[in-house]
Amino acid sequence: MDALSISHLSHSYGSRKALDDVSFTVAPGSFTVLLGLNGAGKSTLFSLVTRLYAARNGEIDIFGANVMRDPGAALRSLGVVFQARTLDLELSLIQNLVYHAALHGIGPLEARRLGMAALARAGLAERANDKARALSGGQMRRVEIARALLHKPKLLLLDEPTVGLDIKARADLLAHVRGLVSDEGLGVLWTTHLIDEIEDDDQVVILHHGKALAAGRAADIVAENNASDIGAAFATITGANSLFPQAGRG
Ligand SMILES: Nc1ncnc2c1ncn2[C@@H]1O[C@H](COP(=O)(O)OP(=O)(O)OP(=O)(O)O)[C@@H](O)[C@H]1O
Repeated sequence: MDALSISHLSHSYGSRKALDDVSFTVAPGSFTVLLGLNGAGKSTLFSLVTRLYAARNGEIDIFGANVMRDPGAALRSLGVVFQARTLDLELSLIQNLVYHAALHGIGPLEARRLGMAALARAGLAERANDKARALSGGQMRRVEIARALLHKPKLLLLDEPTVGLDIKARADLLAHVRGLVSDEGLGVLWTTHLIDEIEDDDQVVILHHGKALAAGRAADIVAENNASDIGAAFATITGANSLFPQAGRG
């Protein structure tokens, strides 16, 4: 069973089509990259998967549960880290986690236990009582990931998680999330416009102007397009000639 299955998904804002008949899957325990330039439709896709918007055209299933027809079961298996920062900066790390757990109906003692375990996994156990404000950008992202994993979902979505981080923090965050995939079997959908975040064995979905133009193992996409690397393959597939491995917003 797929961790995430997107089938013939379309979405329009008025007359502007943001997603056009998009289909792809994320396998359990896989690191899948959703690669697209700004405006490709990545955030719209996230909004549909998380039910911020209702999907009227197409199907979204999370571990076999349909997001529209069985949202409780579908969303239980899902953790999400949105692009915008969402920690309460005036609360401590553990308070941020405990309050979030309460929203999921987890009692305070269990929430504290889960929260401390999550912080330990993020390498931030000794910072538990520091205010979120005191953290670096990369550390804040790790706390947001820890929070998104509190209810033990098997699929984690991250919307451009490295935006605004420096090169070292980007690499550390990527390594942390890859570790969750290899050590804990988490399925991850990682969106980015930065090709240097992609490794040969990653699954890649290329989203461009609302269309999924290619999907498969990165190295296979490169070979199929007689390209030198995934950036060149992206240029061939999309006809876009500028995709630079730059930090921050492109
Ligand atoms: N609320 C909205 N109303 C109208 N148009 C929108 C809205 N949100 C997004 N769009 C348009 O839909 C298209 C896809 O946008 P979307 O934000 O999903 O792309 P993205 O790949 O996430 O880009 P970014 O990384 O810049 O957020 C764009 O053309 C965008 O201008």
